[in-house]
Amino acid sequence: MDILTTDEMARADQLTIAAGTPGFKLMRAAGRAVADVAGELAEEGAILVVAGRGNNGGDGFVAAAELAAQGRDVSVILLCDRATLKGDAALAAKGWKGEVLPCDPSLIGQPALIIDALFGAGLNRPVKGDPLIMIDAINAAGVPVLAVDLPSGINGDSGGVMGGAIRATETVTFFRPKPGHLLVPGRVHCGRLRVIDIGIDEDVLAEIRPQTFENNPDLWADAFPVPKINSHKFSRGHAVIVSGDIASTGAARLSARAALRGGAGLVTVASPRDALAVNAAALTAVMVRPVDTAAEFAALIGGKVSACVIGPGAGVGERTRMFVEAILAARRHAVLDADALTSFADAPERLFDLIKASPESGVVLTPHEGEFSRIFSKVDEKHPAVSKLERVRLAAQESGAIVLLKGPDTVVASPDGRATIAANAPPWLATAGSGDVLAGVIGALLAQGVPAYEAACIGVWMHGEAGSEAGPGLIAEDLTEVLPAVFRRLYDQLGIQY
Ligand SMILES: NC(=O)C1=CN([C@@H]2O[C@H](COP(=O)(O)OP(=O)(O)OC[C@H]3O[C@@H](n4cnc5c(N)ncnc54)[C@H](OP(=O)(O)O)[C@@H]3O)[C@@H](O)[C@H]2O)[C@@H](O)CC1
Ligand SMILES: Nc1ncnc2c1ncn2[C@@H]1O[C@H](COP(=O)(O)OP(=O)(O)O)[C@@H](O)[C@H]1O
Ligand SMILES: [K+]
Repeated sequence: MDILTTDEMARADQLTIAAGTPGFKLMRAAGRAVADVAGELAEEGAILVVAGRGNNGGDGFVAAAELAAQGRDVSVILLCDRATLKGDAALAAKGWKGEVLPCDPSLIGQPALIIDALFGAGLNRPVKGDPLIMIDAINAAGVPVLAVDLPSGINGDSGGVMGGAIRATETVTFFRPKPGHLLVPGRVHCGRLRVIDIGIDEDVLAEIRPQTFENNPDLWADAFPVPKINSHKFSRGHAVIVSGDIASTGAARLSARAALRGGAGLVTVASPRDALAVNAAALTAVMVRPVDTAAEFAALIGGKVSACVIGPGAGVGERTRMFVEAILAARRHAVLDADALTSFADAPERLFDLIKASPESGVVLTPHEGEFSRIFSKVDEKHPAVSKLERVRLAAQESGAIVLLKGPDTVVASPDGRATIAANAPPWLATAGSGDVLAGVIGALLAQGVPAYEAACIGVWMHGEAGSEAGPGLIAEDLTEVLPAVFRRLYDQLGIQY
């Protein structure tokens, strides 16, 4: 699904209004949708609407009038003087025939539901003073809260908390989600998210050309690799995974097994000789080759190898740097993870120059936050206040690679500006070795010829689904073992016969 920034959403509103739908009609549809959801959340009891002075408050007034017309016990607290309301919000307030209570937290009481209509997309600075006191009091009331468009205090573009923010039970937004609905902590503050149609025509999207998307199968179904009846292991690609020294071989094995489960026809672990016995004893369908020097490694990947994964347990230093350089010189598709990234912390430009020198090879960088700040310190220095989404976009431009920044809201961005946010990862995915599995799955997709951006997105989505499939208590090993179940569900969803 497309994700619209607050500016893009405002543009969607403007285009719809310019095409003949009055803004107030949109507000009425929004407010009525809020009233419907409020009726579901609180089938009986009092409902309190807390309204701000903009159009978010306008939506709140429409919902209040609608609920009162249905015979519900409704009251309204307004943050400002009613006479100062303007435009559609003033019109909406006219439709509310009841009393308007002043901004006094002691008036909140214990309603069955609070509708939070203080601030939405128009929040433009940190909340303080009366609105902050109100937000804190709503959070402290301990009753369900339905947020209109955004939990008040959440930045719609970054998902950040601006001074303080409502913790909603549920959030109703309109037309399309915003980045702040999916990025943490915004996603946590939203509670359950509902996206409701208020009469904005989908045609506006052709003009807006959104570049941000929720990471789900609709987006990449066409690129998803399905083995053909005449496929053989060589046609499904050969992935090489680089193992670290004898004390840290497990990470590469996790990646390798994930690459095989992810659909690579062949997977080889390139192992230092002193770790060969350990690797060989622990692997079966995955092959092992002795590789100590850069020349040996170049010879291995110079053959029929379609993708390489380097980083998990690889060790930080010259050997890893040389192997990365060999991969990029050979123009192999690559996942550069963990130690492969940290090995370039002192000279990231060297890595980025090599990546840019072979634009036809798909390179995916998969840092977690720590690794990201090591190799993209310049992005963070130059743009200290941007969202996770924009940081990853800038990093992709800076490096020339597909960049995937991990976390509960994993972002994948391409140098061409496209980006996805994933919202399907359960918290128990945060366990040792989980990222190694992700690197392996992406390596498998690259090996099968999936373009790097799509490979990264598919890998992230499948990894999140595997986390849900394995459930609480999972360890990284479980993720590879539940991948067949994830494939089956995806095949069913995409209507692929098997
Ligand atoms: N046709 C449409 O467009 C539709 C829009 N819809 C609805 O409109 C909402 C957007 O409305 P909006 O643009 O009026 O902004 P809103 O979020 O109500 O904020 C109000 C004002 O508060 C102020 N302010 C900002 N930060 C502040 C702070 N920290 N502390 C104190 N004050 C602060 C700031 O004004 P300022 O003080 O800067 O002059 C700001 O303008 C959107 O979320 C959706 O619910 C739907 O009805 C569908 C159709
Ligand atoms: N709170 C969270 N919710 C969901 N997924 C998470 C969360 N924290 C981390 N993850 C995911 O867990 C994985 C951890 O990877 P990583 O940090 O590389 O660990 P490791 O190096 O141990 O494999 C990543 O895919 C990341 O997106
Ligand atoms: K709100």
